[in-house]
Amino acid sequence: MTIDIANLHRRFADFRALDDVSLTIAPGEFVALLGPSGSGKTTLLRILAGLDFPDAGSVTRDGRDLLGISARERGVGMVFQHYALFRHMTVFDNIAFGLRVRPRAKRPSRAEIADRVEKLLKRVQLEGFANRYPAQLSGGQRQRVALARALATEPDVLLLDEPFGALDAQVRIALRRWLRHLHEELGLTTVFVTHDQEEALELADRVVVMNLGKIEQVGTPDEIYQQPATPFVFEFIGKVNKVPVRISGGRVHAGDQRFDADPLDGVADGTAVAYVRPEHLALTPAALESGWKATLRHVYLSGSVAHLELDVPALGQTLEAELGGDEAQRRSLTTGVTVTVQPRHLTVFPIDSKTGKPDLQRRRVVHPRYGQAAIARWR
Ligand SMILES: Nc1ncnc2c1ncn2[C@@H]1O[C@H](COP(=O)(O)OP(=O)(O)OP(=O)(O)O)[C@@H](O)[C@H]1O
Repeated sequence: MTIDIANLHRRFADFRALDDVSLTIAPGEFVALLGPSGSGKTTLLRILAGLDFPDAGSVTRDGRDLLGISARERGVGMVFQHYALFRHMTVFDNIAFGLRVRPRAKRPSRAEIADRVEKLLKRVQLEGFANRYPAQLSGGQRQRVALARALATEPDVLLLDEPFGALDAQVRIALRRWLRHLHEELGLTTVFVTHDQEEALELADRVVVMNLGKIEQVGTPDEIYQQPATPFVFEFIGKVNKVPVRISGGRVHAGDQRFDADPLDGVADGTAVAYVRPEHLALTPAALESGWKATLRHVYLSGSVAHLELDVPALGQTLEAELGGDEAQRRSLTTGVTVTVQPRHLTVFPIDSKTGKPDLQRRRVVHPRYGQAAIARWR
């Protein structure tokens, strides 16, 4: 059961909530839609659910048009952050609701409904809660009831819009692991909206990063983190240093440094923007010739990782580096120490001289080559 989303456009007055969005979701996949507020995630989910309609584009399921099918007939289950349960109904009645409102011919018998609700309560680990009212449940329990209610009609697609958004961090982490197991156990196709990158990277098979109504990148969590395709993805996911550079004669010029770097073939001379993750900056207390000179302005430990804030006069900016806490201690990397900083690799986006914007097509991951002497001393 493949869902094909092709060239979706959705406008609200002058605002483009979805701008030519295309995506294919494979059967059994867990897909996270990740992006900042207003990027179009919920609009896309609502269109999949049949609660909203695009101005242009198509959504098909195994080749059949889905947009012409009513929300009820689509075989999808939905859970929203604020999709309140019916307050005046017990947990049992909330879960049974979707089955009881079916037309008579399709409605299961009372005994069958009772049996299904019992099984669902067991599945969401709320046996014994059938007669409680929503007000008598914790936030996490309520969302599990909402999930059971969504599953009652046996959907094969589950659509979740920040279902754990209102819960505290501990409950959130426990529930998302539980959800991932449930997804696997039931063989569902799940589309999950979140603006929490950790949640998306932990849960999903594939992450769809959205910005301003467009898809910036689709990839596995590893691809999204390790190989961001655009400056937006770099800046939105994880921590990153952004350094303005110049490319000239196949070399990268950054501050007082000039790196010989491969591969810069096909990249014309001009300005560019380079990104490097904190963990990809190599530091040494020695004064090496190649590498930026920096002063350690601040060091703090978070768990086993040391975060280092470096003043780099040649760049006129600070850089953030990361390394193991033990290693930072062993190398006496404390506040005030001067160090040499060498990026292990940089992702470079040349600036298009006509538009003044980063050219995504000419993105290069470059590996600076340092002199042998420098490398030997650094080791
Ligand atoms: N019914 C509507 N009328 C007018 N504008 C709307 C409507 N629904 C959504 N929008 C606008 O479309 C844009 C995308 O909204 P959407 O809810 O899809 O974003 P989102 O990425 O889910 O954001 P959030 O994380 O804040 O929920 C927003 O700027 C929003 O204000």
